Amino acid sequence: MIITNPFDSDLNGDKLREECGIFGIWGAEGTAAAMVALGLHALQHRGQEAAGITSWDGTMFHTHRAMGHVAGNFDRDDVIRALPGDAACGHVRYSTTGETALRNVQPLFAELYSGGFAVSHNGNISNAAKLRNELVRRGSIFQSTSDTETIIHLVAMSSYRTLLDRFIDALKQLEGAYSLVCMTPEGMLICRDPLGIRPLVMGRLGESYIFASETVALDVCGAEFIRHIDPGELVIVSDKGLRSIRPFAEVPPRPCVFEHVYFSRPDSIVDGSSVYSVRKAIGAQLAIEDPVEADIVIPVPDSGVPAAIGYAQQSGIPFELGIIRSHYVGRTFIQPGDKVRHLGVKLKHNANRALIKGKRIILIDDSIVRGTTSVKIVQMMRDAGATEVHMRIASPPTRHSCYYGVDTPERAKLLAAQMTVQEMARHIDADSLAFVSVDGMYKALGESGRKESCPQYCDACFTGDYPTRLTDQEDVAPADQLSLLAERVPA
Ligand SMILES: O=P(O)(O)OC[C@H]1O[C@H](OP(=O)(O)OP(=O)(O)O)[C@H](O)[C@@H]1O
Ligand SMILES: NC(=O)CC[C@H](N)C(=O)O
Ligand code: SF4
Ligand SMILES: [Mg+2]
Repeated sequence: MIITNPFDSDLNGDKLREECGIFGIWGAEGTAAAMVALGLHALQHRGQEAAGITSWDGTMFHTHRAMGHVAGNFDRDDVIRALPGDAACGHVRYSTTGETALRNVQPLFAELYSGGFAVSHNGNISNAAKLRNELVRRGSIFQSTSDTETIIHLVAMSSYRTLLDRFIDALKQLEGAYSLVCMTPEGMLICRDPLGIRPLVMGRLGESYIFASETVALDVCGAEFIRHIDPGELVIVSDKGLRSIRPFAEVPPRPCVFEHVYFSRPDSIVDGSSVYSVRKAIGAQLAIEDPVEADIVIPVPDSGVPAAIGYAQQSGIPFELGIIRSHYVGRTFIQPGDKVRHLGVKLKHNANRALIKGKRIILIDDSIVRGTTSVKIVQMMRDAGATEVHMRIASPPTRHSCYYGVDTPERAKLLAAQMTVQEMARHIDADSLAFVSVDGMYKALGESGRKESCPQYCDACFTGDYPTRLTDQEDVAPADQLSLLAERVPA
């Protein structure tokens, strides 16, 4: 099994990559797979490696999984017609454990003693390697290298009698992050880990219930947003209706703060906050914390835009589109190989020269990971005639890797883990560089600051304060790790 970075060689990536998106619908009167395809399309930004849908027609499960995007794989009538039924779940993947290959594409499915079991998972199980080793020793035969498959085996091996108890028994052995939509003949099981690290929401469309990573997936289906699934909540939907239980001891939640900074779409509501408003508020906070005299504020598209609007409004400095993003270029990080990746960055952004010449500019981006984007953009601004280039970042410095479902480069490749802010400014050739403070980010989220004794969010990639044990990083014997590494498939 390949475990999350920092052991990943990250052959073609230089970003905080996306995570995954999940979607499930129950009671859709024959249109379930089509609705899932729509929902996954709206969640495409969360994972572009692969997509899959499993439907349940009341007698049989049907699955189609493919590498690549939702459009191109699930926009054909014959594909959707081959996924009949009133219930279906789906997944868009960006791998964090297990290589990018069809066998790891979700939903994962198995025939258990209780019948079929399909699972869509967003997050990363931080003790998956340990659990897997134990399961394999007891005779489990794994079909994939994904952490998600451990959930299926734990359900299969549980000695509890009912499927629900087996499922809860499995969940209680997991550490890390998991938002899950599982489909069984008895109904759909939807749950969020006790810390609520990854998001999950519930909506309604007529008589059907919908569950999705983000509210944008409800919007695209014309569904009504009901509420988010609470951290530690398990919802069971069947023909008997909907029921909610809390199988875990209650702990203070720690949802991922990076969902607000970068991952989620700005038109989503995550745990009660508008992502767009939070990003704007972070930008305004940056302007308060790190003002600088300049002529214009320029966002680094796409994700820097709301924070730049906030910075401009707070500072009174005009907001201008000084960088134009081509919409015909895929995301930078999926371009294979170094040469093509660098070309990709140039193809993606271009300077609006007529605007920039002779101006003192403030560039706003949401994050610096390896610094690839910042180095190129600052150079591009200077080439276009900017007289001063100041960079402001709408998150604190990213100094640690994520083990909860986001594929980060290893620590050694995180610019902020290697350099001071001043050294980073020199590295990217900016006249000044500043990041929002950790407390400032919390203020933008409506808090008075970070509660050091009991932080309100997971912010480990900024603070190194991981909210769970990192069992696989700490406990896996070196021999096991060597064999795990040997399994790696080059990108
Ligand atoms: O320091 P780096 O390693 O270059 O990574 C940071 C950049 O990567 C992300 O943008 P990305 O181009 O992935 O996507 P976006 O268009 O959604 O902003 C992020 O918004 C930063 O711009
Ligand atoms: N990014 C994610 O949420 C990935 C889910 C799961 N860990 C996988 O690698 O398939
Ligand atoms: S480490 Fe960072 S990206 Fe990962 S869950 Fe925590 S806040 Fe989110
Ligand atoms: Mg960006």
